[in-house]
Amino acid sequence: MTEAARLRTEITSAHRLVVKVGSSSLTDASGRLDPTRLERLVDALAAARSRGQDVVLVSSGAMASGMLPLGLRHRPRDLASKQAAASVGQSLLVGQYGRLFAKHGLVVGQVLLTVEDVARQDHYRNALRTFTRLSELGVVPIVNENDTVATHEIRFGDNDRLAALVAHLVGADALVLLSDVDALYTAHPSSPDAERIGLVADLDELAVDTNGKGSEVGTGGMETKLQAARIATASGIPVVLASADAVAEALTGEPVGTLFLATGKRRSRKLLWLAYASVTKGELVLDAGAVRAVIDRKASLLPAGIVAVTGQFQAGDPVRLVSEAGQVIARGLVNYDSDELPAMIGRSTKELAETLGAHFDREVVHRDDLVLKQRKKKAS
Ligand SMILES: Nc1ncnc2c1ncn2[C@@H]1O[C@H](COP(=O)(O)OP(=O)(O)O)[C@@H](O)[C@H]1O
Ligand SMILES: N[C@@H](CCC(=O)OP(=O)(O)O)C(=O)O
Repeated sequence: MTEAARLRTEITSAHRLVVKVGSSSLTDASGRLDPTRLERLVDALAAARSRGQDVVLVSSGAMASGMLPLGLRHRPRDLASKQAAASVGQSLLVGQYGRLFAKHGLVVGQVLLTVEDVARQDHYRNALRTFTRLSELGVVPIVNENDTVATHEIRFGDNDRLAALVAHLVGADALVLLSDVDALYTAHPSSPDAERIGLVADLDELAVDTNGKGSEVGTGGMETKLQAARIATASGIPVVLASADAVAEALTGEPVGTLFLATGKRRSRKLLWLAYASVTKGELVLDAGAVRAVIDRKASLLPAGIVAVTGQFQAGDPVRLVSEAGQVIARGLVNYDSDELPAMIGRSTKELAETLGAHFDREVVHRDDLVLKQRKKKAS
């Protein structure tokens, strides 16, 4: 069956959907919130709800919405002005959503997240608890980055990856990315030889040029959408990228836009957090044998295979596993504090059992607490 003839059951059968809409899809040419576009989106989401689907909306547009009331003609460049614009715009944005969803008898709840909220396990659990309760109450969560407190070092900056992480967090069955472009193209859509791509079976096999500039009000362009698609599909969540103007079609399973098939298996939340959201506290440098054992045999990391330790961390913290050439091969949750490891590294399990007693935790990183870094087969 061709992609065009196929109803997108990935979307229609999803119990829970995360839908992300970009700034460019919510504003008019002057950068003002466009009520018609907002209404079209809300109508389609409300229809999905009435079909029994749980919907979480990740909406950009705070900064864009704040520009007009502040008399700004262009998106501000400095961080403080961006934060001020987002502060003014976010309340306007959620106010509009609140009014539009209320017409369908639905209540919205604002959820503002920072990188910390998904990077720290305790914050992650807090966010999950809130989403769970909102879902039980039938509320439509409207998520955005907490722009007013996010600084350069701790920003997602774009909402595409945030949406993919939220999709994991809430256990979504599909992720829909709505933008101002109708699909993924082999090159910037303005390029004469750009070809539309309807289906991506494996992102690792994809060769597209995403360097072309995005919209005036958007952030990240196509590259961050592909990153989001990679995060989601690699752990079992299919993704549709479509024009926000075709939101109704996208949500009813029409073959609009680009479908990215799920390639990986669903992973536990802990491993997803470890792979994509955690901030590592240090590095374990592995010899060549340990690199092979971890990658090829999916083995746990033992002290004997470690040649160096850097950074300050405590047992339970996420760390990077790197080769002697400095290539990151995995992330894992370490079982020892950084100051315990120097006395252990390079020593065999037998030797350590003699010194530390037979009951020492023999793995430095257990295989169940380890995620290998994904490797691109081709550069995109
Ligand atoms: N290969 C490509 N295929 C499609 N769009 C692309 C590509 N490369 C760059 N783009 C640009 O990415 C834009 C979407 O990104 P962005 O402006 O950040 O949107 P949003 O506000 O929806 O997040 C498109 O409008 C398009 O101009
Ligand atoms: N948090 C920002 C979103 C950043 C942004 O513009 O993202 P996007 O439009 O999704 O590329 C805002 O609400 O303005």
